[in-house]
Amino acid sequence: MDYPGNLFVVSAPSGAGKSSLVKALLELDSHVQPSVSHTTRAPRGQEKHGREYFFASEQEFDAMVAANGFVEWANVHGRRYGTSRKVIEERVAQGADVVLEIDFQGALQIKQAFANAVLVFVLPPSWDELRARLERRGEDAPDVIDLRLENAAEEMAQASKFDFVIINEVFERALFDLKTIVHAQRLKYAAQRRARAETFESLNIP
Ligand SMILES: Nc1ncnc2c1ncn2[C@@H]1O[C@H](COP(=O)(O)OP(=O)(O)OP(=O)(O)O)[C@@H](O)[C@H]1O
Ligand SMILES: Nc1nc2c(ncn2[C@@H]2O[C@H](COP(=O)(O)O)[C@@H](O)[C@H]2O)c(=O)[nH]1
Repeated sequence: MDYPGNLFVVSAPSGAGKSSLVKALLELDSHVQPSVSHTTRAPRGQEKHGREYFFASEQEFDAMVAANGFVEWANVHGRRYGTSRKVIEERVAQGADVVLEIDFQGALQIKQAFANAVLVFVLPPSWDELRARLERRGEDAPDVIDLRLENAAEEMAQASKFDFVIINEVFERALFDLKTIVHAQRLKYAAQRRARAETFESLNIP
């Protein structure tokens, strides 16, 4: 289905910097809205229910899956994460641009549901730097960091399935790349909608 709003999906191995990039994009561009996912993992640091995530019990998550309440969901690092179908459909139908920070499995499900969604994969500049960022962030226990790094190789192998790949070495440069992708998509769809309106008008189609 063709919606007036654009959907952007940003995926990356844990620690590559996707949350930092998306946060900076949201601060710069008031037309882009974040999507708040549901997860069965416990809150980390200063995270608040409804702000970073809707923290759900396994039973609550099961109930949403059973009610077809997720447009995508996946098991990531041993926990479940999902995006509310209702919220996403309502927002893009109202013309909002929405950015989803989700893993590659969810990204590929989103592309099935929204063919026009733009999938962006963020890579770290090196393996050593990925580990260093996770350690410097200091929010995950060493065994959690090891698990995330173990999964990172499989995740990075999926990058070729995405529309764009950004290497997050110099933060400002990666942010510029992300902003460019957002602007290019808006221009592309604005032009397509104008062209379609002109065709409809010339054919007298209401
Ligand atoms: N270009 C960069 N150079 C150096 N450090 C960076 C860069 N981008 C992000 N970081 C830092 O790396 C750490 C991980 O970044 P962030 O939390 O954004 O990663 P993430 O991909 O969202 O991870 P997760 O999936 O676990 O949430 C943070 O401490 C962040 O400040
Ligand atoms: N498929 C989905 N993946 C999601 C969603 N929300 C977050 N994520 C991904 O999970 C990992 C871990 O996140 P963390 O906050 O625990 O570090 C990361 O790759 C996220 O992108 C979602 O709704 N669906």
